[in-house]
Amino acid sequence: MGNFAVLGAGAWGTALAKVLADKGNRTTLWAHRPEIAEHIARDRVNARYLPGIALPETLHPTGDLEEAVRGAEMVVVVVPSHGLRDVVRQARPYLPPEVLICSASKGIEQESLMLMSEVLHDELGTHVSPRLTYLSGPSFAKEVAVGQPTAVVVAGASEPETHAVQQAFATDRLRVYSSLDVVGVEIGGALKNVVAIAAGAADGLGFGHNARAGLITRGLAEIARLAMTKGANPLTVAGLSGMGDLVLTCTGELSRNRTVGFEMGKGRTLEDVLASLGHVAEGVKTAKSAYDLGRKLDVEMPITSEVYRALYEGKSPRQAVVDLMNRALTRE
Ligand SMILES: NC(=O)C1=CN([C@@H]2O[C@H](COP(=O)(O)OP(=O)(O)OC[C@H]3O[C@@H](n4cnc5c(N)ncnc54)[C@H](OP(=O)(O)O)[C@@H]3O)[C@@H](O)[C@H]2O)C=CC1
Ligand SMILES: O=C(CO)COP(=O)(O)O
Repeated sequence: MGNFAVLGAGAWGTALAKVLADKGNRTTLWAHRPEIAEHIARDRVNARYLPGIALPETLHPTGDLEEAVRGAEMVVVVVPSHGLRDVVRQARPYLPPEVLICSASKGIEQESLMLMSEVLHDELGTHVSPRLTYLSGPSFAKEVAVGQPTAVVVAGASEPETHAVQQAFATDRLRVYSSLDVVGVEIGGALKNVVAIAAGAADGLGFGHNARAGLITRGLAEIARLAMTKGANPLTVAGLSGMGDLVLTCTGELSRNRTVGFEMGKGRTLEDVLASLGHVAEGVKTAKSAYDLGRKLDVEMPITSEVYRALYEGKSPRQAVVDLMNRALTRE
């Protein structure tokens, strides 16, 4: 059995820690707030972020980062993308030399416009590259936690390490594919959250299935353009991390990003929606990063641009749709 650490006791970190712990692995779950770790240790449930899910005795909560990573064979980082750099920097002195690192966060850092892989290289050095992997794909934490069948993908630059992480997570309910296209998997996972906000807004405005299908498909087109420009294989984003996750989050009511768009489409302000959400909606920050990255790399990203304007410039979602529909006609 393995000795694993999961950094981040939100919904997804708790669900992934449960997957590993249910397989009999000693799994330490680090919580950003020590009181959350104390509560999980006492009640064997994470009532704040993953209510109603009993957590096994093999899962050890802690608020101490050094204790979490000391002796771990694999460290899974599942904090919101804006917190990943700081958490990794704090954990760095205690990371065992040969440890495998898996990021399950979906986002692009706002100031640097770096993918999580670029942030990890920046903080840990390029020599760790073969030991870095990225888990993504259509996977609501709640469904994974209760054992609903789910398929995800783990990407890494080195096949043996990627296969080790694939094996570590795989169960008869969680099917894990592998990929060598890190950038494609990361961009698919980050950008689908922005398109989910747009799809939610379309639903909130009262539009139909046609609008949603159009947004998913044209959203995928701009995700593919950005992925290709960053060196990825465009077919990667037609897979689980990309099309798969677009379908899930643009249609699934459990999606926090879709909820943000939906509520804004109904007329609520972003501040009001975020105040009541209770979880991170990565698409809000990623809309700005992706908008800036698209402009920097000269990639046309009309849906992302309209989501950015609705979130950051106060544009009404209805006007954003009007402007998307009235763009110059073009080839598919
Ligand atoms: N939920 C899901 O279904 C899935 C989520 N993901 C991705 O996983 C990542 C985490 O999401 P999820 O677990 O759902 O998030 P949640 O909103 O459920 O929980 C967020 C967690 O991160 C902590 N946190 C907040 N800010 C920071 C920070 N600056 N540094 C460190 N920790 C911080 C929170 O702690 P505190 O209580 O102190 O605020 C909390 O423990 C995201 O990138 C998300 O896109 C990916 C697939 C599925
Ligand atoms: O990434 C997710 C599922 O794959 C979760 O999406 P939300 O953050 O929109 O809930």
